This record gives sequence, C-alpha cells and structure tokens, in this order.
Amino acid sequence: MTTNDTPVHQLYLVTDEPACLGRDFYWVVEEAVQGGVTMVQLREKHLSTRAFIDRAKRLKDILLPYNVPLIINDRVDVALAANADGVHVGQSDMHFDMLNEMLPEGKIIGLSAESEEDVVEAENFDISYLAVSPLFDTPTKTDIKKPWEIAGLQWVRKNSTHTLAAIGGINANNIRQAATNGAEIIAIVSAICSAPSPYEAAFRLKSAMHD
Ligand SMILES: Cc1ncc(COP(=O)(O)OP(=O)(O)O)c(N)n1
Ligand SMILES: Cc1ncsc1CCOP(=O)(O)O
Ligand SMILES: [Mg+2]
Repeated sequence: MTTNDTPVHQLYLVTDEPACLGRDFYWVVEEAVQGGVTMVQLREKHLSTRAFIDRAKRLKDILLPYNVPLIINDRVDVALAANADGVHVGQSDMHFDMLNEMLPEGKIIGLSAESEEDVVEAENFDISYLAVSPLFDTPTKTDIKKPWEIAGLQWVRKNSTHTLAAIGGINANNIRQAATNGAEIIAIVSAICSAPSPYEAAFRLKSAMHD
C-alpha cells in the first residue's frame, strides 16, 4: 500500500516466444522489465526439458539485478533446477497440495481459476495469487473455458480472499478496468511481447493501470 492506501499493482509479463515476432527473446523481456514489468513468468510449451531449464537459468540471471521474480509455468522440476522464485499451475497441472510439498518454503505459487468452483476450492490453498483466467477472450490461448469478463472478476473479488491476478485480452485500453475491479496483478502476453517497443508498451500499461 502507498501512504494514501492506493493499492500498488504488479505488472506481470507472461512470455511467449512466437509472440516476440522473431526478436531476441531475452531482449524483449529485459526491455519490458526496464519499462515497468515487476514479475515474469516463463511459459514454454514446446521446449525440451533441458532447453527449458537453460532458458530459465539465463532469465533468472537477467532478472536478478532488477529484483524481479521469475515464475515457471507448469513445471516444478524446471523451477527447482533453475532456482526460480515460483511456479504457476492451472486446473490440469500438478495439484496445489503436491506442488506445495515439493517447493521450498517461501516460493511463489500461482493458480488459475476458470470457474466459480475453482475459486471456492482455492480458499483451501495457501497460494500467492489466484489468476482469473481468462478475463477476456484472447487469440493467445484458445483452450479456455468462458472468459470471466468484468462482472466475473467482481464476483471473484467478493468470493475470494486471495490476491487476484487477471489475464487474457488485457491491453492499454482495458487495463484500468481490470485494476479497479479487483485485480492486484495484471498479467499480459501479446500487448507487451508483440509491441513494437516492449519498453514503451510496459511503461504505458503501467501508467494506464495507475491513472
Ligand atoms: C498468470 C497466469 N494466469 C493463468 C495462466 C494459465 O495457466 P493454465 O490454465 O495452466 O494454462 P497454461 O498457461 O499452462 O496454458 C497462466 N499461465 N498465468
Ligand atoms: C497464458 C494465458 N492464460 C490465460 S489467458 C492467457 C494468454 C494471455 O495472453 P494475452 O495477454 O496475449 O491475451
Ligand atoms: Mg498450465
């Protein structure tokens, strides 16, 4: 909280190499961090395990001087091997209880909620954040249930005690709406990775989020 009790929102970059449009992956992430990204998730669906670990370690080295945590999507083994700061899991990934047993104390655990039942169940889990997923329809991820939309985010805010992240279809035009309706963390892929300048995009998104 700031001194006037305005919540400080986190800008969370979720990576997607194809969305970087052929530009150097590490350059895109570092530009975004310099522009204002405060958390990074490495989301790799097609890399071999070894390449995933190598990428996680290199990213961890880049993020360390900025004090920006690295979260690994789906894979606790990769997170442990790279000494990442946490893991994000969805409803078809490793169950929270097992993940919690495998991760050392103090690591970040993020969980996606795709339905009201997921939100209610997540009250039993000591997670770092609950992701309202997806907030809006998005071409970046198509294996989804129904988007929550703003009314759904408001419902989750009323029914969850967790810190909330919102992800899916968020850009500079709607980020403020997500931030003022209950999401403390705003997670973004394409509006940063595919922007002509990831630095400018992150900077504008951060400003728009706090306006
Ligand atoms: C911050 C954040 N929220 C939601 C997701 C989606 O996770 P999941 O449902 O497991 O889908 P995949 O990302 O694994 O395709 C996320 N990755 N990050
Ligand atoms: C990984 C993920 N999980 C839910 S929606 C999504 C993709 C979000 O991508 P974008 O920010 O480009 O809409
Ligand atoms: Mg997953």
